[in-house]
Amino acid sequence: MGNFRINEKPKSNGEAQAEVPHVLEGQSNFEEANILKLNYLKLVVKESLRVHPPSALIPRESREKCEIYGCFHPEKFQDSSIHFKGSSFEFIPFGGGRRICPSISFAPASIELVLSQLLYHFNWKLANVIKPEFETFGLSCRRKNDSYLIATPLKHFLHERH
Ligand code: HEM
Repeated sequence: MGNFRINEKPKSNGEAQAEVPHVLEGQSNFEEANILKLNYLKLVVKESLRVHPPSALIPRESREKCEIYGCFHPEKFQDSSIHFKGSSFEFIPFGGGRRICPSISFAPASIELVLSQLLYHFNWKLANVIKPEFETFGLSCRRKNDSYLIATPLKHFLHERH
């Protein structure tokens, strides 16, 4: 993980949300060209795939609590050559080689599309019920405990509905 920027202070949680209307410049237009400009959101998706790879294949569990290069620190991917296309072997959420996931382009694009719309239309906060983060193992890894979030619609969302 040599070229990760690990000493940089994480930006605020609202960074990914703030970026969306800025990139859309007042239009609620989620075209591919706009999604491509959501740089911070892409870092968040990468970091989520690092912390919670949905397809862990061979399950492993650490015996002790530990923190590897920060718990949630999307900036580590900024200006880093590490990518998930299968040749950065320390980060292969989609696998690599001949059997690499055929959805390697489709899956991140769909995550970015959905996530950017959720951030554009709602403010999000965690409900008070915070359970420890554990995962189940299987064909895909899911949360063991549900995550409770409170979504507050933003003004333009309510306006567009009426
Ligand atoms: C974030 C979402 C996803 C992740 C992280 C992911 C990850 C993976 C991984 C790690 C593998 C094994 C690759 C290897 O053996 O080297 C795989 C295989 C595969 N994935 Fe995905 N996947 C995702 C979404 C999808 C979606 C949406 C589809 C279908 C629409 C899909 C279809 C497949 C198929 C068919 C294979 C088997 C490929 C083969 O063995 O030749 N994946 N995926």
